[in-house]
Amino acid sequence: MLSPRSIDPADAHHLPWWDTLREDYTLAVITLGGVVAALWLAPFAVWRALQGNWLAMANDAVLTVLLGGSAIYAWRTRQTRVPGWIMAVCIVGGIWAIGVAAQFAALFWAYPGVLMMFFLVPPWAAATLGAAAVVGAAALSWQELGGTEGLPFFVITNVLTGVYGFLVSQQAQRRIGRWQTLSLLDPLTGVGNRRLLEVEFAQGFAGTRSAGTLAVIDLDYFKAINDQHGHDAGDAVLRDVAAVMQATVRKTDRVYRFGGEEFVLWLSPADAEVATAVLQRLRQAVRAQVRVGQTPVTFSAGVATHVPAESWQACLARADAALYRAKGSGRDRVCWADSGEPPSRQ
Ligand SMILES: Nc1nc2c(ncn2[C@@H]2O[C@H](COP(=O)(O)OP(=O)(O)OP(=O)(O)O)[C@@H](O)[C@H]2O)c(=O)[nH]1
Repeated sequence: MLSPRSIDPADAHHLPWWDTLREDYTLAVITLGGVVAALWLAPFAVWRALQGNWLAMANDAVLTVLLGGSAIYAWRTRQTRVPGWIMAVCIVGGIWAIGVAAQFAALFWAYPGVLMMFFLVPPWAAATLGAAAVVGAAALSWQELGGTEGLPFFVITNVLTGVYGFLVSQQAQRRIGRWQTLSLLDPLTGVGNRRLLEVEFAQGFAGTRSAGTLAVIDLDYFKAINDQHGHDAGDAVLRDVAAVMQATVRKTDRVYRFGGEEFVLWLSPADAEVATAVLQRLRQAVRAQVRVGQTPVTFSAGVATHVPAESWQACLARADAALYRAKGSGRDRVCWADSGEPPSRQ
């Protein structure tokens, strides 16, 4: 029936690097910072050392290490929050340092710096740090800027760059959020899909909040419903069953459509007595509320209490074996894993 397969929740680890960059714009910007550090700042640090300009050399070397280190950390862990902040602060520090060391160059670096901020840190922080970078660059490169004559142009063009960065980053974030939500929900029933189950179980079972009961629920004779009443009627049954499930369980419980006419229920935390009562209630509710013609819809279920340190795949396999027994012994019933009966209270 079920064929559990393991999945890494950080799926991005398995994507080719160019796809990872396309999926995660913050990682892409951090990578860009790392590339700038390696190809631009590091050679500059060497050049400054050859000139004997130790202060500028130290500055470039520190920036190289911070930017390059952030990029390496982000790639290794796929965590971009802390590297994003480090990079954003480095951009401000770098622009100020350039202003001190090379004056006019700070004016040019302000533009990519302001733009990148909005892809690295929240908008309020990007605006604040961007303003700090622009003020620093203007003050330190006052002559090259053209003084009060050039200042309004410098400020306005940087504000436009920042607004552009804000709009694009917000749009990207919203699209990614919407896409992630859609990819984790079953479009027919609106409950979580198999992928969401895999991600949530992989996370939840690794933590301490793994006490609970897992039920695999499979509608009875569903093929006959499709064959006799049509595929649309079958779809309506699936939608109704999912709705009854969601209405029957508590908010802390989880309902997933694992595939076809199979659902998985995670009752957390629930001892065998509570789980038995919930499944009994669910059986009655589905029987009473979901019908095709005059015939009530029924389901069979296999249930397993999660034992400490057990993987979710193993727990699911035990519940699935119990479901197999429930089907074999006549359907429209709940079978517990291992003994077939709910485990007694310890
Ligand atoms: N309408 C509809 N049918 C689906 C969907 N997904 C799978 N099915 C059908 O579900 C049926 C499952 O059939 P079986 O695996 O034989 O299960 P069953 O008829 O319920 O038999 P038992 O589980 O042994 O009681 C197949 O006919 C699939 O085509 C779906 O999204 N919508």
